[in-house]
Amino acid sequence: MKDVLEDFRVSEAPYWRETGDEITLFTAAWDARIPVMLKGPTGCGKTRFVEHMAWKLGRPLVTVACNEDMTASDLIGRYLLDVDGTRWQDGPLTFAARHGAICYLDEVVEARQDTTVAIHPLTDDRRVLPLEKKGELLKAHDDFLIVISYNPGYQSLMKDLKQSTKQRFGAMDFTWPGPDVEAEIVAHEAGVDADTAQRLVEIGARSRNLKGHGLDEGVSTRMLIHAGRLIKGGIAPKAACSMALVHSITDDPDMRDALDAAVSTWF
Ligand SMILES: Nc1ncnc2c1ncn2[C@@H]1O[C@H](COP(=O)(O)OP(=O)(O)OP(=O)(O)O)[C@@H](O)[C@H]1O
Repeated sequence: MKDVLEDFRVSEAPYWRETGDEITLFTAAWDARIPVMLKGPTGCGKTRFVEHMAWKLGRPLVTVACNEDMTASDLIGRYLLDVDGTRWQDGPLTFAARHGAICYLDEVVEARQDTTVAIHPLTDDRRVLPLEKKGELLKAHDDFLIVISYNPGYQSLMKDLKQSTKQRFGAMDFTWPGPDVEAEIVAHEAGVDADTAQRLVEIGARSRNLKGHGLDEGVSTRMLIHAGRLIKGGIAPKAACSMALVHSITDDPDMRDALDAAVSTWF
């Protein structure tokens, strides 16, 4: 019989450079089946970390990119009409709860609140999911765990998680790693030498100082890796930084000048 989880297994170890006690903490949360909230800016490694932990714990991973159009049915499931009549199709959350996967809801705050509330019964000691349309009360598999990601920087009063949602999770703060570690990550992921990686990281650090002074967010590790990959591909460092860092992060001419100056300092 086909393993229904086959497509969701993480077969090769996703590279993860440990930066603190995040692996120990996540493992303890997993052992206690405490849902986990990963907090941090875009591109700082939250998704990669979940992939790594799913691999390490030998659990399949079901990832859902949340958005404002997402309804509870998109997560839970719905009846579909086909040639044989109607047939129930589990949504990704139900699928993960039924079969025992880690369900990663990326940017959960983007989803409408009625959608977010759907995870409540799964994230307290009931560990159940009512499938009202189907008339089923699904008891979550012992190996099921919900992980959500959340970027506190983007939240407003209008768009934030309810306390009743937040308080169901253990939270882990993700931030930019120290410069040496970040350079190690950039060198590994982009395939550039240590010196180039270090320079890119310095530019990243400068940009992060501009956060709140014209930039909404500093350059992420992901962007530094993109710049590194362009350099690795033969693009001159300044042009690579211009494309991967400066032009993508801002349209403001003054901010672009400030970032270009940082690039010129290092390349
Ligand atoms: N500690 C780390 N070890 C290994 N790779 C890392 C680490 N931190 C960041 N990265 C790298 O940063 C890249 C971006 O991270 P990732 O896609 O996980 O970000 P994210 O925080 O999930 O962003 P978003 O919120 O936009 O989904 C990854 O592809 C990975 O290469």
